[in-house]
This record gives sequence, structure tokens and C-alpha cells, in this order.
Amino acid sequence: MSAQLINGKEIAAQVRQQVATGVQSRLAQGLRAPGLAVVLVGNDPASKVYVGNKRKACEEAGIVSLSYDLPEDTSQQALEALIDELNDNPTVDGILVQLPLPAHLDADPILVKIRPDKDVDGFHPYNIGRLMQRKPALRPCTPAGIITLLDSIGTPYKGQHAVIVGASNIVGRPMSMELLLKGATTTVCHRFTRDLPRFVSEADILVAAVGKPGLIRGEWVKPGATVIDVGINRMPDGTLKGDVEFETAAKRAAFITPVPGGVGPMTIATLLQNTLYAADVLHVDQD
Ligand SMILES: Nc1nc2c(c(=O)[nH]1)N[C@@H](CN(C=O)c1ccc(C(=O)N[C@@H](CCC(=O)O)C(=O)O)cc1)CN2
Repeated sequence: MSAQLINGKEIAAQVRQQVATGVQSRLAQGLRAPGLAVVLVGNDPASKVYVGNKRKACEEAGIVSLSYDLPEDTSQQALEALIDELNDNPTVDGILVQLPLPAHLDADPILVKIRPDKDVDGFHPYNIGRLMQRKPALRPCTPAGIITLLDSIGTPYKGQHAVIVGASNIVGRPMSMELLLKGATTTVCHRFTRDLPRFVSEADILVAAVGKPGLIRGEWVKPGATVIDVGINRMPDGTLKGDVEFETAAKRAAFITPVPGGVGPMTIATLLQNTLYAADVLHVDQD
């Protein structure tokens, strides 16, 4: 391996420490601790792990985590009623509905119902619009966390070709906007893209977010590229594998994120940052 590893776990720990300091400073001023409502519907095992990690991270940073674990057969109406209640609760700065929801539920009306100033996932059309206008408020956690990682290695964005593989609402599309705002020339590849290897081989910054283990072959990677692997694919033997063929990609790249321990921890650290931001900046009248 010649690439330098980007240690997401370590950088996430630094971000979480900064958030903890911010929370302490609120308490020292006599302000209340920020509150995050974490809503989990159903029994998806991966979602349970992520939600558990989010709640633990909140506690460690001094953020009050309010847990709402709802049964698999929760109705659309009941979930929307809970969002109304949380929107009106002055001790709640952030509301997070863990995705994916069970198949009978429609996520879009639920995400739109979350008050934009409590939308710490940054998925509400208002927050996406703010990002598009270069006036970000609450930014989607995974793309914003990736920018923190790229900043940490001094990425010279301007004029670089950033190629994002995957066009999801959670990662690919907001990621392309984050990188565009940084001055990169961005290309988004998706399932209809012809000749994926050609685009990958032209990427100075490559972000892979498709959820297909090893889809991106190491030999496609441009020598000296920065490779960010968002894929967290659980293999039959229980191990986690990224979307990028790690060993071969690491021989060509200058920087690469591991899976696990790369992007995933940054998603949670950025969620805490967003929650503190919502409490400090967006809800100053609620203390
Ligand atoms: N409401 C949301 N739902 C989902 C989001 C999101 O940002 N908001 N993103 C993903 C899942 N996700 C956060 O919820 C998430 C995924 C992975 C990790 C993480 O720390 N992964 C570890 C490995 C953990 C493991 O053992 O599985 C790592 O990569 O090191 C954190 C958050 C979909 N849903």
C-alpha cells in the first residue's frame, strides 16, 4: 500500500470532542444541553447499530438523546403525529428519523414534516435548497463529514475533477454540491452511466457511494487520487467491505479511507455538530 490512510475514527473523535466542548460552554452560560430526538421504526439490524451508536455519541458529548423506538407496523399517521409533537417540543433541537423506513411507510412526507431548523440530517428540501444556493444551514451529515475529512488532508479542491459514483439523496447528490461549492469540477456517475472505468480513471477525488462491494476496481483509480469509500457492505462472513477494491486501490491512490473506520464515524460526528449548531444558532430563543 502506498496511499496514506484517512483515519475517520480519529478525526471523528476530534470533532466529537469539539462538540463536547461547545456543549460545556453552553452549560457554563446557564443554557440547557442540546436535545436530539432519534426515531427508529422497526427491527432493521444495521439501523439498530447506527442508532445505538448515535445515542451513545450524544451521551458522550453531553447532548440529551431522546429515544423513540417504534414497532415495525407503525402507521404513517402515527409517525407523522410524533414528528408534530417533536417539532413543538422546545427541548428538542434536532429530529432524526433513521432510514430506511419499513416498506409500507413513505419517507418523503415524513422528512418534509420535520421543521427545517430541527432537520439535523439536512434532508429537508429547505436545507437542500440552502446548500444549492451556497448558503448552507443544516448540511447532510455524510457529505459534510467527507468535506471535513478532505479538509483534514489539505485537499486543493479548485480545478480538481471530483467524480461521485452514486446519486442518492443522502450522499451522492448533496456530495456533488459540496464539492462544486469547494471549486471542484464534478461528475456524478449512476446506474445509467456508460463506461464507469473511464470516469473513475479521470478522478482526482473519487467518492464511491453505491452499496456494491468492490464495484470500483483498484486498477481504475488514477495514480495520486484521493479515494473516499462510503460503502458499508456486510459480507456473509460478518466482515464489512467498501465499494472500492481496497488493496489494489491503495497501491495507486495518494489518500484512501478504510471501511470500517473511514466515512461512517464522520456521519455520526457531523450529526452532533449539526445538533449543537441547531441549539446554538437556530434556537437561541428556546433556552
Ligand atoms: N436518518 C439517516 N439515516 C441514514 C443515514 C443518515 O445519515 N441519516 N446514513 C446511513 C447510515 N448511517 C447513519 O445513520 C451510518 C452508517 C454507518 C456508520 C458507521 O459508523 N459505520 C461504521 C461501521 C459500523 C458497523 O459495524 O456497522 C464504520 O464505517 O466504521 C454510521 C452511521 C443510512 N441511514
